Amino acid sequence: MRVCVIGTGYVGLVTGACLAHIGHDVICIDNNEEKVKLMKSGQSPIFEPGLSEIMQSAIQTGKIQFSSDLAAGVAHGEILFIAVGTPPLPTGESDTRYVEAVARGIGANLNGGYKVIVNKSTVPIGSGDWVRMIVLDGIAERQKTLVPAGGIPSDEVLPESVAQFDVVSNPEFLREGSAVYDTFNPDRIVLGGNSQKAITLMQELYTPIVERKYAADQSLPPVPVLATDLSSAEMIKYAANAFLATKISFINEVANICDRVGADVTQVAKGIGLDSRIGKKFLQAGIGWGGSCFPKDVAALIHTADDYGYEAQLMKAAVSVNERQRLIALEKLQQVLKILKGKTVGLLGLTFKPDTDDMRDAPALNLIEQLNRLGAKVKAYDPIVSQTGMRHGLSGVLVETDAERLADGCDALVLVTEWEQFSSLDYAKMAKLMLHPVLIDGRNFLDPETMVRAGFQYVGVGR
Ligand SMILES: NC(=O)c1ccc[n+]([C@@H]2O[C@H](COP(=O)([O-])OP(=O)(O)OC[C@H]3O[C@@H](n4cnc5c(N)ncnc54)[C@H](O)[C@@H]3O)[C@@H](O)[C@H]2O)c1
Ligand SMILES: O=c1ccn([C@@H]2O[C@H](COP(=O)(O)OP(=O)(O)O[C@H]3O[C@H](CO)[C@@H](O)[C@H](O)[C@H]3O)[C@@H](O)[C@H]2O)c(=O)[nH]1
Repeated sequence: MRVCVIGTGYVGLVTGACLAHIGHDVICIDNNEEKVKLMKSGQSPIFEPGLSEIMQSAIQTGKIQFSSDLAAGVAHGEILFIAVGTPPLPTGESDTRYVEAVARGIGANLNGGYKVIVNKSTVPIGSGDWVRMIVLDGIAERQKTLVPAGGIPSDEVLPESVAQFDVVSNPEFLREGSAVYDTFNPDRIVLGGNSQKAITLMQELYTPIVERKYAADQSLPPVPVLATDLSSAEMIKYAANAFLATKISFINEVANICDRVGADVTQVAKGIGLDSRIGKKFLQAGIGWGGSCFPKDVAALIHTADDYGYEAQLMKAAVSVNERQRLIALEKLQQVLKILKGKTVGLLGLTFKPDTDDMRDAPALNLIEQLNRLGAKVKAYDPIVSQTGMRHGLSGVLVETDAERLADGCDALVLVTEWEQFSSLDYAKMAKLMLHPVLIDGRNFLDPETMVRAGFQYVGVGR
């Protein structure tokens, strides 16, 4: 099928590349010319395991193209994905201006022939109908420009088929760091809409994924496809993220109680996670949830509830537990080192989770800011950020090129991100290079006994 994906960030580029990989003819559109240039040369503007490989093979087979020309994209695609950002406004509300610009642009460029316009971006509930309206506005604006003053009626200028489209909500559940894997191995596909024709085309698009042709385990039963109305599909996305974020806040709260009573949250998580009603995933206690999705999506749902006169108390509590949790490492540093002024703290990891280069709303940012405020010097080593340099606009932190340089002269280390390579560093050597061999394990990632043997004073979260 002919697909156009508008917005080539973590979601759009992965979606476009994966759809091309399974045989569709894809054009990816972005208004950032630099990105388009980079992608045309076969390079991915983001770090995501496996992405460059499938991008490059799709370029070679001619299944994927990149462009900044929206008109060309709209002309090409029978299915048009909107995958631009919906960042948070200071009020917590979702900023939908990029979605609006794209929807208007689609309307202005529709050229006849039925199209399915798919909201892949995470958008406020009700956005499906709103996008339809904006697309129609775009068509109307174009029509106005085509009608000569006092001339023929507009519907004679643009053929009626131009306005033949349906809007579908197809929320995305991929995780950064495993986005390609998640796209080929989804737990479910949600399709919201009120046009059976559009839903059927979307089912056709996803058939190879539904049939697990590209899955790690091809013997699994087909991926469940849930067809809903537009609003329910939009709500599913927010509810899923709010639930997962609340689950993490719950275990973090349990961890804080464990700290006080002398229990070990990693054992507690195992013990409750074995109950199939609870499940073992997303029970990793630590320095809180961050990233480009959980904080903004939970805030947006709270805001929506507020708009309807409902106070989402549980979600607000999940946020407030998280705000405190994101500074738990600071609390622990103060307990051990007492005064932080003049001390040097080394951060192992900066990104909000491993296997990504994304620093959006990363807990490390709060930590750096607060350590600086208290007069501590902050250094960091991150396998990706240390390679890509300071392009993230980080300030108040010296980024080192390896873990041993990081340890050199530090009063304490904080493990912020559980990068796999941090499990096999030469900790004994690192401890010797430090002024005080203190290690705050913000992700309960390392084995406490091994760390003590390496010469560290080890402090976990709730263990
Ligand atoms: N990042 C994730 O893991 C994830 C997962 C699920 C859902 N989502 C949702 O998907 C959406 C996209 O998220 P993301 O992280 O990929 O965003 P991103 O910021 O990484 O990428 C957005 C891209 O859209 C481009 N863009 C903006 N305006 C444009 C326009 N008018 N025309 C063409 N391109 C334009 C930007 O240049 C950028 O490349 C958001 O709504 C987000 O909430 C994200
Ligand atoms: O047990 C856990 C699991 C995660 N986290 C933290 O939670 C945040 C989010 O992690 P994760 O969900 O793995 O990454 P994201 O890429 O943000 O993915 C989430 O957000 C995406 C954007 O909406 C959704 O598509 C995904 O389904 C959803 O998992 C990170 O800071 C993690 O460190 C924990 O602290 N403990």
